Amino acid sequence: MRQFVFEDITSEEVARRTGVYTPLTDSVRQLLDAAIRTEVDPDTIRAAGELIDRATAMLRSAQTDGPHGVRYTADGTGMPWGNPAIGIRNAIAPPMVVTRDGDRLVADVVLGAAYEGPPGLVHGGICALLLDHILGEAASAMTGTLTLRYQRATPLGAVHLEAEVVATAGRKLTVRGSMSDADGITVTAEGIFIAPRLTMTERPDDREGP
Ligand SMILES: CCCCC/C=C\C/C=C\C/C=C\C/C=C\CCCC(=O)SCCNC(=O)CCNC(=O)[C@H](O)C(C)(C)COP(=O)(O)OP(=O)(O)OC[C@H]1O[C@@H](n2cnc3c(N)ncnc32)[C@H](O)[C@@H]1OP(=O)(O)O
Repeated sequence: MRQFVFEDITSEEVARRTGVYTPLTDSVRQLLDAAIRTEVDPDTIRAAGELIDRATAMLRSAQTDGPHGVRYTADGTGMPWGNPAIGIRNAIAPPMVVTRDGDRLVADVVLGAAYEGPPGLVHGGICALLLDHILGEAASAMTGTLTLRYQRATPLGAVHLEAEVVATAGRKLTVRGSMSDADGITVTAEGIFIAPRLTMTERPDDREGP
């Protein structure tokens, strides 16, 4: 497994970078939604595509070779910014903002057109992604086995997620969670998560190759 990457920056620098990247990712999210829903004529679509390609070239003029990586600062602040569930630099991520409520982790997310599976409904894989992530974060461990029960279709719109560790046996944690809409639970999840033998934060020089 590639290691978590230590980055020696202050919390002020993390906040500054967050302020720089968040609006960009929000713009890309708007772009995703607009690309799905636009009804403009083909010439306008082509012109918009050219503008987007120019913006992409601007961004690519300096970029990392591989993925963003999961970076951590000295005070333990995480920067999983490329993560497809919570990453503030990943427009695929809603993003899900996870907070702690007692023993549980919770999140409220609005899922729009980019997450549609059956008509008007959330794609089952998106439910799995978000549940896998929040259960994984509750355990701070790797997903071993994840079981989902889709009890009722989840309409696009506002959803609530929860996750809680219910049992621990050595490195093995059992986590339960759910996704719900305003009318109640739509998906329940139970997973066995395995804490890695090594979870130390590594310095960049110690980073393993792919
Ligand atoms: C380090 C991860 C931290 C995650 C924190 C999450 C969020 C934090 C916020 C920021 C984001 C940062 C990064 C994380 C991002 C997303 C997290 C979401 C979760 C994921 O997206 S994560 C990717 C998908 N996930 C995989 O890609 C796993 C591939 N796989 C393996 O990496 C190994 O396969 C592993 C590690 C699972 C086990 O390997 P191992 O060698 O450590 O285990 P070992 O054989 O020693 O078994 C020890 C005991 O676990 C039992 N056991 C073993 N395997 C099992 C299984 N599959 N199911 C049920 N039980 C299992 C045995 O039966 C034994 O049990 P017993 O002791 O009772 O006999």
